[in-house]
Amino acid sequence: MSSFGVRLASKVAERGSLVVGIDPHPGLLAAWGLPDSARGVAEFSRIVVESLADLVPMVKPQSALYERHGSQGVAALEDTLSLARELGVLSLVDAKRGDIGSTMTAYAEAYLGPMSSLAGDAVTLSPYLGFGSLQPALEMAADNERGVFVLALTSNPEGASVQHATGPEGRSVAATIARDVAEANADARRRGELGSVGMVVGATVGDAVRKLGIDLAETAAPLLAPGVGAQGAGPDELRAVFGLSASNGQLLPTTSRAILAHGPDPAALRQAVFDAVAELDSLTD
Ligand SMILES: O=C(O)c1cc(=O)[nH]c(=O)n1[C@@H]1O[C@H](COP(=O)(O)O)[C@@H](O)[C@H]1O
Repeated sequence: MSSFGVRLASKVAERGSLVVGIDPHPGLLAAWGLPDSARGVAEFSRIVVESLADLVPMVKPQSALYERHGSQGVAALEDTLSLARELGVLSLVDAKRGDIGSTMTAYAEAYLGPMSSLAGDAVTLSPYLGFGSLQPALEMAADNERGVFVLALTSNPEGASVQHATGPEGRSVAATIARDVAEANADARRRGELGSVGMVVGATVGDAVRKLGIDLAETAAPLLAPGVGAQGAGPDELRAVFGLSASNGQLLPTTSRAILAHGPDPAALRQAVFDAVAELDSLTD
């Protein structure tokens, strides 16, 4: 195998950059004629993965929507990850974990450990206990050729109150996270590769990247951009956030409900992805 960043870059080169989130909300389960249960969530996820595994570089199951069904829901998440692996699509477990270092080690084992059934190819992490507290996860990811995506500028309007706040040295929290991500990816950057430590930068954050003086190219990070579709962002908003770097191979727009609303017919799900990709292609026009 090779590093997560290299594997991701090669999938993106083959299939484009749109990541589809698997968010089995109760309303979607009902619309698909499925029960709001672990069995419903498992069936929903199977249909999404089987329909899209050859079309998109990575799927992103939202852990909370499995956890709400207890241990059987978590088992459905494990089955989803194993099906994704079998069908050759990368998986990013959206669990947004973060804790003190000693506890982080346990989360790292759960989501990035070599033998863990809950480990996909990558996991989302929250750095708000301090970026350094994520170190056990960064190490576990590197040891197992897996990746992490660290929240920096989230797509929700409440995020700015923490992420734009300025520390004593005059740098914003988000810019400090970007600096730490750049340091973690320094070796990959020197090799001219995409790093395995990704960053989440919402498609809805407007001019925050520029305003906070963040150099996204410098981070060498894959940039997960949620907020596309149901949260209102499209190509114009992505262009406003990422500018020309939109086409430099780092950007991974991600959308969940806007695609999932077209299920459960596999052909309709695939068409929704084709349509979303065509719309996003206007970014590079
Ligand atoms: O890490 C994420 O994926 C994430 C970060 C963020 O800043 N905003 C955000 O919406 N997300 C996740 O992305 C998905 C967005 O879903 P839709 O709004 O349906 O496209 C949800 O699973 C969110 O939890």
